[in-house]
Amino acid sequence: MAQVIYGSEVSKDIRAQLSEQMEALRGAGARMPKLAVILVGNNPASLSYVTGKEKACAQVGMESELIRLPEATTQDELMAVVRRLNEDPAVDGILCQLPLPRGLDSAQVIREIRPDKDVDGFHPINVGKLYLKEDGFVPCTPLGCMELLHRMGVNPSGKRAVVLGRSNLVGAPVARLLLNENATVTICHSKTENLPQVCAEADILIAAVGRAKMVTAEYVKEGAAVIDVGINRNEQGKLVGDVDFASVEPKAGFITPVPKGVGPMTITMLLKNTLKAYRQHEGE
Ligand SMILES: NC(=O)C1=CN([C@@H]2O[C@H](COP(=O)(O)OP(=O)(O)OC[C@H]3O[C@@H](n4cnc5c(N)ncnc54)[C@H](OP(=O)(O)O)[C@@H]3O)[C@@H](O)[C@H]2O)C=CC1
Ligand SMILES: Nc1nc(=O)c2c([nH]1)NC[C@@H]1CN(c3ccc(C(=O)N[C@@H](CCC(=O)O)C(=O)O)cc3)C=[N+]21
Repeated sequence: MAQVIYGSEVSKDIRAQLSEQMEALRGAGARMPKLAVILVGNNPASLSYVTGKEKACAQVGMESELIRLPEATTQDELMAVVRRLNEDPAVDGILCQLPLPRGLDSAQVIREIRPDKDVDGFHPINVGKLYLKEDGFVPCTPLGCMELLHRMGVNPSGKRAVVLGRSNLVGAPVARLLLNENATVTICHSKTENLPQVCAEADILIAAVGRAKMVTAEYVKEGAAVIDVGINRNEQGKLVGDVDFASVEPKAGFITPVPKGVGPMTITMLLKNTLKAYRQHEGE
């Protein structure tokens, strides 16, 4: 049976450390780190994620501001909000919740966010830095996956890693992080042939496809570390991952659940990135 690694528990540890650092800043009378979150429209899933981010900030004592804009916001209006936050010295991190309503161009918005405030790590400058192994902001979900691997005691160096999914938000950056840590990385996607066989070669399997319970025991090598990034809702409205937990748990060495797996880690890494932005802004 696999050891189940809870991102919710790992998050508690890291958030406790962050709380201490916030207390130290507050005690010293310093300016506090601040995250600004932009939410356009009324997508219920987006609203619930954004609420989670705000709660996490409050929990560790970080400042946050939610900027809610109507569904009918124009590109120009959204860009103006980003520019205002770029210029606001009280704001360390800016995140524009994705996906945006139809008609809005997310790539253009991401490019407008100052790279030193891009705590999502989506700006081309930060994407480039990741690929050049330069210090920059790394996307939160991939960072969370790496932290979970470390907590499993799995060192990627020399291991076979398979990433299911190649999106700019998750699959591509997590594959690059694994490569940067010397794994031998294969990236799979909708055109991959013999997908179960390819996945079954992995010592480390990251599932980021968005297909409920797609990864069954057949995809998993005995003893592998399996990280489930997927967030899907089943017919009953329950959250389910990309991994068929019941089928995979007996075969894997380590596995992360959904919920309480990668999701909470994503938010924790956002807090860490915001503190990093703050320290850079303060010249520390
Ligand atoms: N826990 C968290 O914090 C987060 C969770 N998520 C979740 O992670 C999942 C992935 O998100 P995201 O990367 O944004 O999704 P995208 O839809 O952008 O990307 C999905 C990827 O999976 C590939 N894919 C789709 N279907 C198949 C298939 N049948 N076989 C093989 N590959 C397939 C796609 O291939 P192709 O490129 O060929 O189309 C694509 O590369 C979603 O469930 C999302 O909700 C996302 C962000 C954060
Ligand atoms: N600019 C931007 N940055 C993001 O980081 C971003 C985004 N847009 N758009 C959507 C995805 C998705 N995402 C999640 C965050 C937390 C949980 C999370 O905390 N999930 C809990 C459950 C929450 C619940 O019960 O609904 C869990 O898995 O245990 C999930 C998913 C961040 N994303």
